[in-house]
Amino acid sequence: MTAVDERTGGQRAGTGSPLLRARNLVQEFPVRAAGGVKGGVVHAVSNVSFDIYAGETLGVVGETGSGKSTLARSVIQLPRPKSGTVEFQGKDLMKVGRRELKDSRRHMQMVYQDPFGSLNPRWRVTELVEEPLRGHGWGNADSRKRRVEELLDLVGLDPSQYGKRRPFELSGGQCQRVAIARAIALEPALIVADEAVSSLDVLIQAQVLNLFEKLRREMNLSYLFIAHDLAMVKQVSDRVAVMYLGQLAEIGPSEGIYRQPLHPYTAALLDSIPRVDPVTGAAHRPVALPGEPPSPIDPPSGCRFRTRCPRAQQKCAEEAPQLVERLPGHQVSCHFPLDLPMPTVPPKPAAPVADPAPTSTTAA
Ligand SMILES: Nc1ncnc2c1ncn2[C@@H]1O[C@H](COP(=O)(O)OP(=O)(O)OP(=O)(O)O)[C@@H](O)[C@H]1O
Repeated sequence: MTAVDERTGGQRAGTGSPLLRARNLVQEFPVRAAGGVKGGVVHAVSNVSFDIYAGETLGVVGETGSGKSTLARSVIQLPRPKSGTVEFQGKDLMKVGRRELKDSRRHMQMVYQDPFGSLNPRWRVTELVEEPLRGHGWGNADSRKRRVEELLDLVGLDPSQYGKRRPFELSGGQCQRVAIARAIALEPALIVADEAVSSLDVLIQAQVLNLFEKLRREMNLSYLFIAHDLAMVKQVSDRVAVMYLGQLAEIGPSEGIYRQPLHPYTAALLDSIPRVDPVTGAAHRPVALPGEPPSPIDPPSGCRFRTRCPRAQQKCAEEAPQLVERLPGHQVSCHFPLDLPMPTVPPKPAAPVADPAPTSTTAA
């Protein structure tokens, strides 16, 4: 067991430097109480660190409100996080000016859940796909036309059939393909996919996931892939980060996280979905996660999961656990992780015994 290495993130036996290196990211939102009285702060992302290597997919899972989208948006600086560092292609995005940030954004693109909402309804498909190229002064009109056709082919949309259509003349899956064509137009190194396939039906989901995989192979793309669907995240990710109430509970190789979760929260998340036991092959009956997540305005002291954790002890209320590596490349933030025996509640101290009355030993 070793403490997380601040230089490497200690998260993967990766070669070379990571494409993206996020350290101690914090994002908070002020909230106003009713009547304009001073409110609190939503601790949406608290001290999150991770790396992503070229050609790698990092999946992010967690319940609603655990901070997945805020983390994704912090990475692409929309808006800039409150503190921390985001090094992308060796450049600290927290320090660069607007022009340099725009330049870096060419190489990191976001694909959102709602493909209709992300496309201008008045534009035709060819205009939509050309727009990022024009915005970054890419080529001339002729070369852009050729590039648009190439991109539409790449995402499986026949330019002659779909090029002139507007978003409302496309299905959800076709719209998402247009959004992906826009995202890859400038040959980015990283795609941040925030629930990018969640609104699509299962068959189309599979097609879009295959497209992501094809682009990963052909363009060596990396993904930060966010989804509620744990089985899907397992399928597409090399590594998985599990978020709870704005923090990383666990991060590690996808296979290891699902086969041997170390954090009680990850285990509870996995228990809450129907699945087949990887060891025995037996069907598992889902068990709902106990309780509700506490408010991110006033998270519990110590370990944020302790109020719902079956293994919680006094230490969990008093001391925030650190992310530590317990298996190769597999880190967990828990005082009593699942690879240790169930902690036993320490016996209550016995009632104080009154000092025995001094006995007089007067000599006879
Ligand atoms: N602009 C904002 N202002 C105030 N609070 C916000 C804002 N954006 C997010 N939050 C809060 O931050 C917390 C994290 O939200 P976030 O959307 O990142 O979670 P999530 O894990 O992506 O949830 P979901 O799976 O439902 O999309 C939530 O409590 C949310 O209400």
